[in-house]
Amino acid sequence: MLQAQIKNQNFLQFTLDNPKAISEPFAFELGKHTQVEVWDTGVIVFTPKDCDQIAAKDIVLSSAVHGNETAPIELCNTLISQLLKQTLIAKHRIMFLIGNPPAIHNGTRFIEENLNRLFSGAHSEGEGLTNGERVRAKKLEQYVDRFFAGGNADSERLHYDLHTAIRGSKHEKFAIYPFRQGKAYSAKQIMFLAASGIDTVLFHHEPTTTFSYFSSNNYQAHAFTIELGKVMPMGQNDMTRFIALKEMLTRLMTAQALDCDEFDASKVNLYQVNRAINKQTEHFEFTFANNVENFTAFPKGYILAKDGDMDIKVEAATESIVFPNANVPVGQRTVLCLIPADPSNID
Ligand SMILES: O=C(O)CCC(=O)N[C@@H](CCC(=O)O)C(=O)O
Ligand SMILES: [Zn+2]
Repeated sequence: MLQAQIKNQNFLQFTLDNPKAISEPFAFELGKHTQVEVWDTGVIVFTPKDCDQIAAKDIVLSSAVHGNETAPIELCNTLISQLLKQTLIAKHRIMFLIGNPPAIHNGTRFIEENLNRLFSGAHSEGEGLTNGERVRAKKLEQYVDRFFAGGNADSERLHYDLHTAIRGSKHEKFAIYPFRQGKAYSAKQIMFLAASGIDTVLFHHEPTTTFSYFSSNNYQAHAFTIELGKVMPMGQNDMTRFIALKEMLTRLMTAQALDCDEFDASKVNLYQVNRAINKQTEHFEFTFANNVENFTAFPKGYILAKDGDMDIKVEAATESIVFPNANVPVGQRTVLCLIPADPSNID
C-alpha cells in the first residue's frame, strides 16, 4: 500500500504528504536486483543485491536541509523516480535524505531553527531537543550512522549535501569542503565536482555544526556542502543547469566510468576560508547592498560591516565574501571571508 504510493506518486509527494513522520518504516524489492527501504519521512535507501564484485561505495545524497532550496529537491526526486521506475539500476548503496519536509511546505529555509547549524550533537545542547529541527537533526545523524555502519568496512563513503544560495554568485556552483584536521584534500573528489559543473571549492578553516562536517568528521566520508545556484521557488528551476551533475551522479550510482580529468589547479577555483565573522550584537549590518554577489572581492581596510560600535574591515590584501546574511541569531556566522587557496595539500 505505502509501496504503491511511492511508486505511483513519487517519493517527494509521499514525503510532503507525511511531513512529520510515516506510520511505520517499510521495505520492498525492485525486480530481483534492489532492496528499497523507507526508514522515515524523506529517508529512502536503495541496496543493490549484486554490488559485491565492484569496489563498494556508500552514497548519501541530501537535499532540503533548507526547505526553500528547491533545485536539489527536484534533482534528487528525479533520480529517486528513475530508480523506482527501474530506468536506473543502482550498483552501490544509496541513501537519499529530504532534510526538512515541514520547511518545504512552508517555503522557508527553516521553521524554528537552521537545521544546518544543529549537527555533531548541537541539537541537544542548550535547551535540548525543543523544536522540530533539533529532533530531525538528531534523527538524520542516526540515519547516516546506520547507513554507513551497514556498508562494507572498506567501502568508500560519500555524502553530497545539496543546497542553493540565497544570493547570486560569481561562481554559480560551488562546494564547501569541510575542515579536514590536517588531512589532505581529495584531488579525485575535486575533479568529480568539476566534471559535475561545480568548478569552485572553498576549504573550510574550522569545525562546524553542518551536516557535511558531521559525515566527514565522524565517518571519514568524502562529504561536501554543494551550492547549485540561486534559490528559486519549487518548479521554477531551470533543470538544464544541472545536466552535468545529474550525469555524474547517475554514473556514480550505476558504477559507470567517471572519466574525470587528472587534477589540474588551473581548471578549478580554489578558495581558503580566512575567517568566519560571527554576529556579536543585534545591530549588525553590512555596508554593501543585498544584490552584491557571492565571491565579490574587497580590498584591505574596506569596512564590510558594522556590528554595534565595531567596524569589521577586510584583513588580507583582498577578501572575497560568501553567504553574507545579517539576519541570523547573535553568535552565528554572518559571512565567510575567503582568500586564494594554496593547492599543495591536495592529493
Ligand atoms: O546563501 C546563503 O547565505 C546560505 C546558503 C547555505 O545554506 N549554505 C550552507 C553552507 C554550509 C557550509 O558552510 O558547509 C549553510 O549556510 O548552511
Ligand atoms: Zn542551504
